[in-house]
Amino acid sequence: MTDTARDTFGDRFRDWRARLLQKPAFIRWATRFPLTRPLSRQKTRQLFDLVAGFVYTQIVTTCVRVKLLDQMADGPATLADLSRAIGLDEDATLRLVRGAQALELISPRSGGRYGLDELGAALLANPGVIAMIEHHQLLYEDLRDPLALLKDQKSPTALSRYWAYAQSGAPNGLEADAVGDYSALMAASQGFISDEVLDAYPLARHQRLMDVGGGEGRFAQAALERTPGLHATVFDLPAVADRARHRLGSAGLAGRFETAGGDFFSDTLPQSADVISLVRILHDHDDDKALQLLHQVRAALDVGQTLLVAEPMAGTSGAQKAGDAYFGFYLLAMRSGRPRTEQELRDFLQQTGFGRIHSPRTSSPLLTRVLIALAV
Ligand SMILES: CC(C)=CCC/C(C)=C/CC/C(C)=C/C=C/C(C)=C/C=C/C=C(C)/C=C/C=C(C)/C=C/C=C(C)/C=C/CC(C)(C)O
Ligand SMILES: C[S@@+](CC[C@H](N)C(=O)[O-])C[C@H]1O[C@@H](n2cnc3c(N)ncnc32)[C@H](O)[C@@H]1O
Repeated sequence: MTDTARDTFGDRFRDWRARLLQKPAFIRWATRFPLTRPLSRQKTRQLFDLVAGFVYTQIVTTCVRVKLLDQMADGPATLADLSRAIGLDEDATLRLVRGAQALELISPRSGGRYGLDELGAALLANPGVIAMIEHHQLLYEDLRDPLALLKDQKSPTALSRYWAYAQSGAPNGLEADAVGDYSALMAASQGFISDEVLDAYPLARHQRLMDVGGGEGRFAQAALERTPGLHATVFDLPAVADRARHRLGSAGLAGRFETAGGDFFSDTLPQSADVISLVRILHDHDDDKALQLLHQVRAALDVGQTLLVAEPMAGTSGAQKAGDAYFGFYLLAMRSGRPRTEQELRDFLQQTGFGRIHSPRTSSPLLTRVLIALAV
């Protein structure tokens, strides 16, 4: 607290409540008193989930590894069917099935069978989320000692090795095998990003898109497929731009796209687009680098042309766990960048020659939000 800070009424109320909730006698009373009991149970469940969340995640990970949910994609299955299909004995299968049922991934059906529940069906429908669950094994390794991550923000980690550009002094020279895994993961997970972004800001009024840091071109592909007459350039590191050329070429989009390989910090960006997108890019970089990239993007646009920024943001109402907790610690482990609030991004845009900023709503702000700005 600074010397000048003054407690507001809200501060005083929260501090009084925090003191009260630390008193065992109050907790004992509140868990028994009929009017406070439901709240006490809710807080107990909430705290239990915080304490045990990693166990739930490991159960989900096991379901994905043994493809438990896939066995129910076409309809319910018996325990014996499941046990045979996933290669675990019936006792072990039952333990996993009960865990999955408790997590609402699956639910019982008549005749001792099991089928998908809402969350299981949604998970199975999202290959990008399944890819993230498998990828999380690396993050799990790094988070074994989160305090060490906070204290030493330099030593290499599983994630800093995976995201080879995050620590490389010369990312331009990264070879195909250093960018392959992360590019495939990003392409798989565009499924839950591109529709969100393009629904929030359809590109129909634009002629030429340049997706900077566009990976292997999944976002550009989605934009081209839903926007007749649009042309797209994918700019990324040379080895990634090669992957984009192959993907977009084999998607039947020849003639509507080009790719450009380079380092977006040190190379001049092509000056060919009337809209530039930065999808899941700025949060990867520390403040000085993020500002440098925005200057580069501004130099590639004429006054009145458009910048689209799409990424999960800190401080997103109802999604603080995703922005501040998950991406905060994910990027800590990656050793580069941080999630920013909408206001911080707006300030960065204003400092780098952008104005008339607005934020069209996405349907799932937890997954991504969008800012649109014009070069001024
Ligand atoms: C039909 C009847 C009777 C009732 C239906 C009731 C009903 C309407 C139910 C709702 C069903 C429904 C529509 C569910 C939809 C669920 C969806 C769409 C779920 C989506 C979940 C998405 C998840 C969990 C996404 C997770 C994403 C993660 C973990 C992303 C990680 C990204 C990373 C690590 C990115 C890295 C890039 C870097 C390095 C930071 O730049
Ligand atoms: C997190 S991925 C996002 C990819 C894609 N926009 C998406 O959302 O799926 C970051 C991308 O930025 C690219 N990148 C990182 N540093 C770069 C640099 N210095 N120059 C060009 N591209 C770079 C990476 O190769 C990668 O494709």
